Amino acid sequence: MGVVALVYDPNRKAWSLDLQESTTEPIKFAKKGGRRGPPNWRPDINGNITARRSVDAKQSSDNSEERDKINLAEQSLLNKMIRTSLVKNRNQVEVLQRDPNSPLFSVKTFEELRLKPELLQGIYNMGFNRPSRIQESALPMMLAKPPQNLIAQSQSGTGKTAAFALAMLSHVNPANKWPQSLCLAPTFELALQIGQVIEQMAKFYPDVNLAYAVRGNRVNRGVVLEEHIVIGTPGTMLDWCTKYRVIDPKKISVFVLDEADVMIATQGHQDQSIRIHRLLPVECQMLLFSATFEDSVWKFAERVVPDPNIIRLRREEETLDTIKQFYTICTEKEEKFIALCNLYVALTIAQAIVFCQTRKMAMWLASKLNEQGHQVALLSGELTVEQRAAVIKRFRDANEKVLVTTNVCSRGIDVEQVSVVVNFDLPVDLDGNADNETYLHRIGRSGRFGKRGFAVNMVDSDHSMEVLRQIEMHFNRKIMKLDTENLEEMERQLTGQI
Ligand SMILES: Nc1ncnc2c1ncn2[C@@H]1O[C@H](COP(=O)(O)OP(=O)(O)OP(=O)(O)O)[C@@H](O)[C@H]1O
Repeated sequence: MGVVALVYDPNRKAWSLDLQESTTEPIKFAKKGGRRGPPNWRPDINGNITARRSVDAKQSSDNSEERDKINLAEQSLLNKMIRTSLVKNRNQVEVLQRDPNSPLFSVKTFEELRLKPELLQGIYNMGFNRPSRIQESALPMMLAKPPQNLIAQSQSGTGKTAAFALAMLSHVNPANKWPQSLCLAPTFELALQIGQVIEQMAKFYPDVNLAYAVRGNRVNRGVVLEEHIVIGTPGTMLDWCTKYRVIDPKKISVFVLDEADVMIATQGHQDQSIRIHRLLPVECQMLLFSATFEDSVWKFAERVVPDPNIIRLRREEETLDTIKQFYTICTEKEEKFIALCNLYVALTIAQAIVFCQTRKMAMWLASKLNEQGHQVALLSGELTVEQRAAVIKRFRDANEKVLVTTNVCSRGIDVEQVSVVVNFDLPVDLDGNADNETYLHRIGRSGRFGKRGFAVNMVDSDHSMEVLRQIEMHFNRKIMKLDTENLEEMERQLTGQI
């Protein structure tokens, strides 16, 4: 299907929205009997439905001077859309059992879980050969009898969704034609992504049906749903349980709360989730997932998950150890642009990401580079999540060697070929001080998996020199001045000549 993407028109010297070949998987709703697709969504001619625009183009273009704000739910959706496999993580899983005396089970194969053959077939059909790190420990707990409660922390892409999808599917009894498992997600689009995983996993288990409790999906008041699994957002799910009474909460045996950190960042979601939780029977299995666990998330988790087992898979630490850092002095953006053009050979030996502070700057830079005949990709906040996913996919496939962006993608995209990161603007917080965390996220991706990476910082004022010094002090790493000699060394290293 087609998606709209930002492309540069050299004749008009402008970026415009254009229809391109889609490179992302569209969200599909199975037409199998009983599966309740989201409402009011007009599928395209192929029957595909894509997530809606979250930002209005006009509104966002007015904000181009602003920094791009990172929206957690959008970031999470983007991660899901661009992910095609598990992320690499060498950290060990930490398990804290509710009963420390009970034996700790972990599995190395899906067979050990004694799953229904239809589900095992579904898993293999998805290309999963063996459980992921977190699944090794989480699945035996989730599938245990009697059921155990679980709080799990791990970063995106480690296999959480697949794990709880399997738990929900394993626990339903298809002969009972009423909802038995509920799953709450922070947004409409995230709920649909989860549904897609369940649909895929249940491909050979057609007796199990799925409903989406999302805005606008109409139900008949008082007529209990026949679907076994309901996925939705907290507000609609609460309405379906209380106002419309199409779900009998007392008959729910598994309750999943996904992305708790994103959930509590959304006004009203925490309260609605707690109200749903109160309606459930005490023996209902509670499973809660979150990528981060600051105090507020932890307090919320403790309220909804009594007597939990806890599993943590630590995020792989980002490090500057394998990255050579440089700076170059320029007085204004035009000079920075010239410096960037001088660096261009080095940038395109592998792949490079160039970070700007505002959308306007990113757009200006990408246009200037295009005018010079350099084909670059532009990724910034005015794009919809699908468009961003398409841009990242093209960059990953090396259709473009240079990606110009704002902070919208400083986390999340793993492009192994990226070996140079350029800070066209140094990252600063709202007070103008060095934003060390963002610096690490930006630069940390150029030296991944032990590979050597390079970072080039463009310093354009006394203030940005001061910011650079703050960064140096914070990480206790020298940032060297880039001169032609360094540039040659950089090119030699990038081409593997030394
Ligand atoms: N055991 C497995 N073997 C191979 N691939 C897997 C396995 N489990 C999950 N995957 C795949 O890895 C990717 C990430 O899995 P999943 O979506 O379950 O992770 P997640 O932690 O929920 O991340 P996110 O929140 O971003 O979706 C998906 O493409 C999924 O199909």
